[in-house]
Amino acid sequence: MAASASPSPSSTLFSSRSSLKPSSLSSLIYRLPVAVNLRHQRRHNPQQFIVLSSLESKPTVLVAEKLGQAGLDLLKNFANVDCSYNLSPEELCTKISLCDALIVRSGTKVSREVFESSGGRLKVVGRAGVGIDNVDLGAATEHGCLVVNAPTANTVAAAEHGIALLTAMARNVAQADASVKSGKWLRNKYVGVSLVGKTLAVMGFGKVGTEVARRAKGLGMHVIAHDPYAPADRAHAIGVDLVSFDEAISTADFLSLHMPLTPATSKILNDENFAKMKKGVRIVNVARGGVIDEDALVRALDAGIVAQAALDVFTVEPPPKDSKLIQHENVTVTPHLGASTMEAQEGVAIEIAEAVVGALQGELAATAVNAPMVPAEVLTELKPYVTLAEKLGRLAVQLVAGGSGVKSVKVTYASARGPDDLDTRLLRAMVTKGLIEPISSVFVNLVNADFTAKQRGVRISEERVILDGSPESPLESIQVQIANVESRFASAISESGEVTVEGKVKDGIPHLTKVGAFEVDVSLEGNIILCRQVDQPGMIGTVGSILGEENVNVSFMSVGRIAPRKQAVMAIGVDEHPSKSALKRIGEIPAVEEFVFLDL
Ligand SMILES: NC(=O)c1ccc[n+]([C@@H]2O[C@H](COP(=O)([O-])OP(=O)(O)OC[C@H]3O[C@@H](n4cnc5c(N)ncnc54)[C@H](O)[C@@H]3O)[C@@H](O)[C@H]2O)c1
Ligand SMILES: O=C(O)[C@H](O)COP(=O)(O)O
Repeated sequence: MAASASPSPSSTLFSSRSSLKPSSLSSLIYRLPVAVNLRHQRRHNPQQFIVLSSLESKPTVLVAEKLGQAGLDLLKNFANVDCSYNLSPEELCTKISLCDALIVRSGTKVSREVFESSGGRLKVVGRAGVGIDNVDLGAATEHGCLVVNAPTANTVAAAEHGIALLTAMARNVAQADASVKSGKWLRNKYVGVSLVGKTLAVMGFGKVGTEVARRAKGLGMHVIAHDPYAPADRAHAIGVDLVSFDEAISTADFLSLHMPLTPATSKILNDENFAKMKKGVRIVNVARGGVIDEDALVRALDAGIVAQAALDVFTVEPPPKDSKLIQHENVTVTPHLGASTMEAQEGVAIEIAEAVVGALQGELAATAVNAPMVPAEVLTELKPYVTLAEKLGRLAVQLVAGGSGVKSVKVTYASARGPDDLDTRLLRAMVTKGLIEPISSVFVNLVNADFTAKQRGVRISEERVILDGSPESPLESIQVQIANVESRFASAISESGEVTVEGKVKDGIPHLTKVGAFEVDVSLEGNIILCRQVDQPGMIGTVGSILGEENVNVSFMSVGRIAPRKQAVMAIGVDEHPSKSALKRIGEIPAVEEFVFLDL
């Protein structure tokens, strides 16, 4: 079927079969700075190509807060690294348009303005630590920017700091130290309280909370915990009872806060809840300042409800010098030091550098905060289906007359695997990418796929067909249906009235296997011509020779028919874009009733 050995201009650009494969996985999060990827982008999204052209050498990573050397070294192997600390919000907004990734700790606000100022170039924000309350996640998602954090490397450091504050508070270490240094010797004033046998309520039984609980048990404390999402058996395993919020705050002698700052936890310790506490309760906060209503805490301290507080974190950091809370004699403070050990900072730096480099290389990060986390082995297995999903979306939307009016899309997965064994988020995102990119200039990736679909009023529903048989491969087929639209290729409308395409993966290669009610079989590696004709001998040869004469290489042909000598749909895979004259000649074949060229 090869029409010609000499490459056409377009086949120079897409010279080999492998270079025709879309960069689905890498473009999911980010586009690789390599030629093949850029070529693909140039075809589908010229605007994006302009942005990416600067990446043909190395991406630029802005490190806006101090990061451990090991992390910087890792970054420098891969990227141009700009370490600019203490930037004002305006300076950050100015610089960000030149950066592909940004790394921050808790001291930098990554606001909506930052994403807007980036002009679409910023693709990854790395939070070198756990809390992401300083990053506007909604804005990141809308801009298709992945946010990753380093959630594990500072857990022990934070827990140790919590215990340090707990013990220092109970024995007035900070106050006594200051007193001795000012020349006093007040042994009676600084009598403390013992920890052994006292009840500690750990509020937020996640990574840090669990480690604090473990250590507090070692100090002989009775530990309870409150966490609406933690499994009770994990708590029981270390001898901790999970209790309700009210029980925790009303029975504790000590409270240690370890929940994230969210709308639900903001000012969760307030006047109302201080009033429920035991008189003389002591509070440690190494989570976030915002979980406490700080004015209410001052009132509770003054009223003696709270005997002491030890705080590492504050609503505003640094807090105002004249803050009543900071100056309160029963309050011990540290300047957000929870994660600040040599070991933790080195670990965090490596953890975040690896996550950012991985994301820039197009990998799905295991610590993604605003995108599904997909384990590497699942990703490898799903790879051809991810490509299939994108291509089916791309085909389906091109079959819609005018490409517009797409509002209701159904994706059906046929699989022998149960819903728990098949994660379809990636596939749905890729169908969305395929549907939206051909009809807009929006860059769609796993991060912003759902948002983009919603914004365009496209509702994507998913359905599973559970098949009998061996669940060896993840999927048998994927079907994409667009309802309530007209088609530029009437045969693509199924009996139930939707534009319908269906595909399978065969030997690792995605294939189109159904268009409307017609069974076809064409590998989705190049572009496709669909042609409905009266089924009669010689059609394959006629179309094939027109394409050959027009220097278009045919990779695949298949004919699906409803009955012999009735109507048939021919699917022809072509490596090149056929010229207008080639398409015209196909349209003029008397038996051809309709045809469409689909750009993959
Ligand atoms: N001071 C520091 O330097 C420092 C260092 C590390 C972590 N932190 C902060 O500590 C917090 C916890 O960190 P982590 O690594 O343990 O995170 P994590 O996600 O492992 O744990 C947080 C836990 O809080 C629970 N939670 C959520 N909402 C809750 C609620 N309303 N009530 C009670 N529990 C709730 C979650 O279910 C989760 O188990 C984060 O805010 C983080 O930023 C501070
Ligand atoms: O959330 C965290 O990881 C801690 O609060 C540490 O923040 P830092 O990186 O600013 O020390």
